[in-house]
Amino acid sequence: MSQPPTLEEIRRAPKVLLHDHLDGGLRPETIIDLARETGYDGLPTTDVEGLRAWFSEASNSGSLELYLQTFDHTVGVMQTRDSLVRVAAECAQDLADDGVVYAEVRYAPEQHTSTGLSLEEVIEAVQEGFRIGSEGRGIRVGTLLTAMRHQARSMEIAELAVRYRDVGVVGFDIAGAEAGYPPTRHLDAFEYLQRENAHFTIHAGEAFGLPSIWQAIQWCGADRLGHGVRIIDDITVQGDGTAKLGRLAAYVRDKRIPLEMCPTSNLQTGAATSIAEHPIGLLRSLNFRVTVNTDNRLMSATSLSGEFSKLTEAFGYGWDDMQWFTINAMKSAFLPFDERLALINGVIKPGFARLKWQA
Ligand SMILES: O=c1[nH]cnc2c1ncn2[C@H]1C[C@H](O)[C@@H](CO)O1
Ligand SMILES: [Zn+2]
Repeated sequence: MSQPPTLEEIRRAPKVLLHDHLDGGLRPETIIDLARETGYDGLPTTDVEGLRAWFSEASNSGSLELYLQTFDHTVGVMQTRDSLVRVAAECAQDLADDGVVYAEVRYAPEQHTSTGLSLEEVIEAVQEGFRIGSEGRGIRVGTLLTAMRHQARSMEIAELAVRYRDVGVVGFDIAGAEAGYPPTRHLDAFEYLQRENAHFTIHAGEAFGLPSIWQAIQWCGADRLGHGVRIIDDITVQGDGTAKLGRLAAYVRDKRIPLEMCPTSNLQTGAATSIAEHPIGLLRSLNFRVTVNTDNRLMSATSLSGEFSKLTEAFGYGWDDMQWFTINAMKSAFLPFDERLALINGVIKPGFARLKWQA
């Protein structure tokens, strides 16, 4: 049997990332530069390594609500056109350097208007950054516009997702604290998106359980689930090792609803206890449409290769598993079908074939 792939080898694999927050992936040195340039004086430290460590430690709180407080600092330095262009460009570069060939990156435009930018100016700045950072690097970046679930701007953001859909915005999402803010609070936005034949994912089943997943799918019509780990609450593993699926889990699997799983992030917010015990192992073995994601590379001190490497270690995954997760992700992307197929057949399969041949 061949050796399990190393982190360096995993970095060379053509990977697909569906769940990554723009404001959760800044380089610490960039945060410090931007704080200086824009006059943001709230940073806990201006030492690069100190700041890197601060983010990952502060995010290990075991609670989504506390985890989300760390975003005050990243959002705090992303309030000008130049800073948004820079952060988006560096995001595309960092993902390309990690071997990501297709990414969907999300952020909430409404959080970037505190010094006077309009929502349109925010969106156009981020698109410009993705264009600059992707050029010539073998990566394509699609944007998801997020609305914050505790706010009441989802309809406005959904309309912008539709307005900008031919210029790089591929879908919509809601994020933020889950408990107390059910997806149905934003039903009008989801119904509007469905009438417009637009795509959306919903953060659900991370800090709240099955009712949140059920609403996201059966009331709101989500195409994908952000995290969705708590679907495990509807699966019983019996004494003989076989799994019995409840009606909702069966529906999610039967309909091939993609789960955007983010293992390290789940440990930090308390949604899972360890990588080895993470529901992704069971869900993968039961052939749910599982994908592997980063969520917030800065807060989790990770990369997509890093997440795959941890899973390889915990579950003994090899190239075939990694290719399976990657093709799942590409099939689930909010790109037109022919473009997804072209990436699968022209980039992903040949890339993995090369790596397997070398192994
Ligand atoms: O894992 C998450 N769950 C819910 N909300 C999240 C998560 N990661 C980031 N966010 C929030 C904080 C960001 O400011 C916002 C938009 O990217 O989305
Ligand atoms: Zn997220």
